[in-house]
Amino acid sequence: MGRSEILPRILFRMAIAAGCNRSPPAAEDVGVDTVIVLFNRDLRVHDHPALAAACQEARRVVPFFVVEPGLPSGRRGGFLLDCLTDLRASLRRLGGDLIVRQGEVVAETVRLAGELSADAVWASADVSEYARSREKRLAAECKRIHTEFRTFPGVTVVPPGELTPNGGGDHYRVFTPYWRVWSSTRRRPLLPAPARVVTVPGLEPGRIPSSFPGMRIRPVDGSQASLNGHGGSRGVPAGGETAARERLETWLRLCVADYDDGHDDMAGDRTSKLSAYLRFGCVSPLEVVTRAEAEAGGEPFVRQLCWRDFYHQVTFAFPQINRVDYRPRKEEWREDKDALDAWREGQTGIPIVDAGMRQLKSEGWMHNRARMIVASYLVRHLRLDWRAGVEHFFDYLLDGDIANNSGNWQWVAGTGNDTRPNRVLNPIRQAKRFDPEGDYVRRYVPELSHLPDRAVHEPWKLPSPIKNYPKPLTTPPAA
Ligand SMILES: Cc1cc2nc3c(=O)[nH]c(=O)nc-3n(C[C@H](O)[C@H](O)[C@H](O)COP(=O)(O)OP(=O)(O)OC[C@H]3O[C@@H](n4cnc5c(N)ncnc54)[C@H](O)[C@@H]3O)c2cc1C
Repeated sequence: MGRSEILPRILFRMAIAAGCNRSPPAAEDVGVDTVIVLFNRDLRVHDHPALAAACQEARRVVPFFVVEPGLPSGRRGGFLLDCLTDLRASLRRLGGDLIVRQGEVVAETVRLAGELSADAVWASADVSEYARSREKRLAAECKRIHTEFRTFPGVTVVPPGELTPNGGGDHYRVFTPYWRVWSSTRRRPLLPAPARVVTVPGLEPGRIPSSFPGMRIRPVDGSQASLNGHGGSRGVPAGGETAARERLETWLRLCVADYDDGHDDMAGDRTSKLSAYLRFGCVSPLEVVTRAEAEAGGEPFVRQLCWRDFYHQVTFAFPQINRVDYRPRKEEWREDKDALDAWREGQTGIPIVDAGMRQLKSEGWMHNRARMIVASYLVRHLRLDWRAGVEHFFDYLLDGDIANNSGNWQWVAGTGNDTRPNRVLNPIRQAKRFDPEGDYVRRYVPELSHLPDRAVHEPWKLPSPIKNYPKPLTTPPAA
């Protein structure tokens, strides 16, 4: 290989390594024969550091996904299937394919590496306890068969663990100082989709299943769903990078400038709805941030994406975040199955809470303000354990992810990263402030759809009870 070919490769690898957990390679080990790129929560071809590096450095690249028994069922499963189908189509357009096998990730990857005598397995680093134990097992198994295993950035904007507080500690515990440092940190460059994916010829691609066990039918064909503020949020969106990129384009062109004023307007539904795409990595968070920063008024939106990075770095440092109090709590939680069921079903008798819980069930998504209100109601008013909330959200949210879900639940429960851990949200006051006309409640609680604005948030004040709508489960707080 001539000097003129080696130099750009080295520069490219240095750029990748800027966010990677390995130092740049020496010139003599540039260039490998076969690299398996193991996909997981990074289902895209644009700005995918592991895929980009493999296409740059390897003679043959084998994009790979393992359908595991524990993969999300329900709507999240349907969304994932869309993502895989779309990723396969993109890779095929680039000359490659997505090889899909069923089984356990580590065993199947090692098996494929053995079959192909692959030089390396490359993947995007993730943060959850399960993902990290899988990375560890993969590293050990790859070592055993003399195959390199390496992780790359790509799941967050700034790799977790990269920013640490001046005063010591392995992660930031408070958001604002993290945001300050995060905003001014130099980032790796954005990477285009590879021009070509040259793969191993004749490999059996494997079938993308048509459903996962326990998968529920989606109520509305997501391809019809339009961007919020431009037709409402009903229906489940189509998964995949193509849909994600369309949504991002529309969002940046039409809506981001309005985000600061509109993001808490529950009925107006004026947030990006990018969360499920970010959850599955259909779009790179670095690309979303970089492009939003270039738009007038983009900063408040970028700040929310920093919250995502924040909880990912907390999870990286505290991987048991979905099970264990981050900040230990002394009091016991109550146990009350009936109250928990009423909360889950949107039958608490507090309209704003019921509206949020019913939106979750019908759409697989809930407005952020509603998430805060229903979570606060569960832990502060019903005094039930936040873990029950995490579990229910995780079952239904398309964007359900361990770091964001558990981090936010613990924040609301006062066991997490809130600097005011005793904060209680009054659901009635919140409702009047963020759904002043009651449209959000009327949309999701049809029993109340006939009520005028002033009554919809406090139906118990009406002279006669509402047919088919429960009395409040707890004494409603004064507005
Ligand atoms: C109790 C509770 C549970 C939550 N569970 C999840 C979850 O499982 N998955 C998830 O992605 N978000 C979760 N969130 C955060 C937030 O509600 C969603 O990210 C947001 O509503 C998604 O809609 P959007 O894409 O339109 O957001 P936008 O307002 O458009 O924000 C853009 C992106 O920023 C990120 N973001 C925004 N707010 C937060 C936040 N508070 N914490 C972390 N990241 C944020 C998301 O990736 C989001 O897609 C939770 C919040 C609460 C209060």
